[in-house]
Amino acid sequence: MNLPAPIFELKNVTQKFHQFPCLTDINLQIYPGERVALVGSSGAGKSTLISLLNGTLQPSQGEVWVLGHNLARTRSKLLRQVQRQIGTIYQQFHLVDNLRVVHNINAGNLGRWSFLKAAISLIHPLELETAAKVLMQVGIPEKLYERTDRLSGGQRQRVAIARVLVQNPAAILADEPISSLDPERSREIINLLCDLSQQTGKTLISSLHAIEYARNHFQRIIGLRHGRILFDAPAEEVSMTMVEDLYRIEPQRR
Ligand SMILES: Nc1ncnc2c1ncn2[C@@H]1O[C@H](COP(=O)(O)OP(=O)(O)OP(=O)(O)O)[C@@H](O)[C@H]1O
Repeated sequence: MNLPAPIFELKNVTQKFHQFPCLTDINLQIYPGERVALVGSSGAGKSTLISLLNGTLQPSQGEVWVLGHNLARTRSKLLRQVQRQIGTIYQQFHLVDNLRVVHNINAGNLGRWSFLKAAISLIHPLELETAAKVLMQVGIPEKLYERTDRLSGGQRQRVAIARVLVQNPAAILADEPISSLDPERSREIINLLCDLSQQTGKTLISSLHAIEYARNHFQRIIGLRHGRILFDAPAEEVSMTMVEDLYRIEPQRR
């Protein structure tokens, strides 16, 4: 069977910060519609990998290909179009707290709206039907005109997801999307992201600290340890021994 072209491809990618290697020799391909969890200890390189995938970071060595384009060799106009196909959700939501929900959702349109349209929309919100539809998809339709700072953490993360949905990207990257939520809200948000990915066929890549969510909700798990891929396997093949190896603490050298 022929596989489709990968949506993301990393070829021999190394990322250093001040000469210190944070990711080393990463090779991976991620295909359309896959649900991939990135797991590993704090500092393993998960957020850095997400920044490379959405093009906010250029690798020190190697190549990052997105939707068939080598990001380092893509001209700025086309690069923006490629980046618009990637929506990113963050642990801290990255919303403007003193704006109403509708404005935060419409921020997902900024890549394709003119400056004038964006400015008008701040006074009279535009494309209301789309904003209301995505808010319905994330389960809080009644919050369209609520001020964002009056929402709970779980509701804010839903708004951040709605903002990505209006962008209508081919892939959603989520950088520890549940780290600041309680267990029940965490479960709801992971369910929501995975359901949306399944229903729309969008690729979902999420870094996670909670291994049980990775095993229960994702098809594929990539384990990062000290900036290297320790394993890259279907979720059902990831054993407890592999997980223990991933999080093992090295004894201190004397
Ligand atoms: N901009 C930066 N400048 C310098 N060092 C950085 C930078 N970004 C990340 N690092 C370093 O790279 C390593 C990996 O960081 P990264 O945030 O990718 O890890 P992580 O697996 O996402 O960790 P966590 O689970 O705690 O968020 C860490 O040692 C971190 O200090």
